[in-house]
Amino acid sequence: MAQPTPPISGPSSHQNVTESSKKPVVILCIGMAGSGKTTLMQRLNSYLHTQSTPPYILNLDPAVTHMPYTANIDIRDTVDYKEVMKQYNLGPNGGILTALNLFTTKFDQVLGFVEKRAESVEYVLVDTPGQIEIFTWSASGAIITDSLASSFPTVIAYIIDTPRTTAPATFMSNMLYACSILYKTRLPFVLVFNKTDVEPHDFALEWMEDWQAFQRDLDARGRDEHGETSYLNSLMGSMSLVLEEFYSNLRAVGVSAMTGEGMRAFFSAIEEARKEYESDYKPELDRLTAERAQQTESDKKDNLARLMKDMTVTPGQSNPFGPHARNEREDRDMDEGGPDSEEEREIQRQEEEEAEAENEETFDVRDMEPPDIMTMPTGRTGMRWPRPQ
Ligand SMILES: Nc1nc2c(ncn2[C@@H]2O[C@H](COP(=O)(O)OP(=O)(O)OP(=O)(O)O)[C@@H](O)[C@H]2O)c(=O)[nH]1
Repeated sequence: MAQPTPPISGPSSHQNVTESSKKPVVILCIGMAGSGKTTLMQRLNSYLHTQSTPPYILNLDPAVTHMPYTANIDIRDTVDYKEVMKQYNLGPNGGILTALNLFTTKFDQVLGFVEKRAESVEYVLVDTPGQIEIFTWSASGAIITDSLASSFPTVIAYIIDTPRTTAPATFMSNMLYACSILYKTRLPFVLVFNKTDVEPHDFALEWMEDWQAFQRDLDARGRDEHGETSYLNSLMGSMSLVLEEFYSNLRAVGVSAMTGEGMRAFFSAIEEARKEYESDYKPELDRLTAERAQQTESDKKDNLARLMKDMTVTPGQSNPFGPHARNEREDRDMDEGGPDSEEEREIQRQEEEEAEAENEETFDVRDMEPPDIMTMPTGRTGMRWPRPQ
C-alpha cells in the first residue's frame, strides 16, 4: 500500500510546481451517507484558509440542509430538488438524481468559472450527494467526473466512517465499493479513514497490508458453534487476498474532520495522487484524445473518398451532371481553357452574344441623360422616352 509521508510543511509549500501542475487539484469527496463528507469539506476549507490557500468549492449535493461553509458554486442555487420531485412526481432519490442531471447540462459553464480561477487557487473541493450511488453510478456523475478530470488534475477522496468499519464484513463491503469506483473512474484514489478521534484506523491499515491478519480477525469473530469458519468468512478471506493488489495502488490516511487531525497527511497523499494523475492518467487521456482526433480525421478522409467514388460514374450509368461528374467537368473546362466540341463552342458563343446584348441595353438606358420633363413632347400615349431606336 502506498503510504504517504507527512510533508515538511502545509500545501502552500508546493513551490516547485511544473507548468501543468499550476492547475488546481480537484478533490472529489465521495463516501457513504454519514461518513462525514460535509464535515470534512468544512475542515479542509478552514485548514486551507489557515495555509493562505483558500479553495474553490463546488457543492453537488442538492439535498444538503445544513452546509457549514460557503460554496462558490452550489447546485441548490440552480435547481430546487424538492420542486423537481413535485414537478416530475419523483421520490427523494429520483429528485436528487434529476436535479443532478439538470445541473450537468450546465456543467460546461461551471467548468468555465473554475477555469477562470485556475491561476489563483490550488485546490477545488467538490462535495457529492450523500447517496453515493447517485453520483458514482449515474451518467451525470460520470460526465461531471470526466469533464473535471479532462481539464484539471483530479483525485478521488473516498471517505470512510472508521468506527463503523471495524467489523470485517463492513470493511470488506466498503473496500469492494471503493474498488468499483476506482476501476470505474480510473482516477488516483485516496482512502480517507474519517472519525479517527472515535476509532483509530490502525486496524484497517493492518488488514490492508497483511491479508493474513484480516483472515485471523475474521476467523476469531466468525466461527460457528462447531468452531468452523462459515462460507461467508471463507469468501471474505479469499477476497482480501484478491484485494491485496488493489490496496497496493492506494494511499490511505486517517483524519478527524471534527478535530482536524491528519490534515497534513491528507494533503501529502493528495499531492502524491496529483503526481500519479500527471504520470499515469494524463498521458492516457492525451493518447485517447489524439487517437480520437486521428480517427475523426481518417473518418473525414474516408467519407470524402466515398463521396468522390459515388460521384464518378461507370459507363451505362445515368449521371445527372452529364458525361462527367459536375466538378470533374468544370475542372476539365478550366484546365483546358473551355469547351472542346464545336457544338459546345457554338452554345458558348451564343450565350456570350446574348449576355453582351443585354449589357448594351442596360448600358444605354442607364447612361442616357434624364429627360427634361417640361420639354418632353407628349404624344397620344404621352410617352416618347426612351427614344425609339
Ligand atoms: N466524532 C466525529 N464525528 C464526525 C466526524 N466527521 C463527521 N462527523 C459526524 O458524522 C455525522 C455525519 O457527518 P456529515 O458531514 O453530515 O456526513 P456526510 O457524509 O456529509 O452525510 P450525508 O450528507 O448524509 O452524506 C455528523 O453528525 C458529524 O458531526 C469526525 O471526524 N469525528
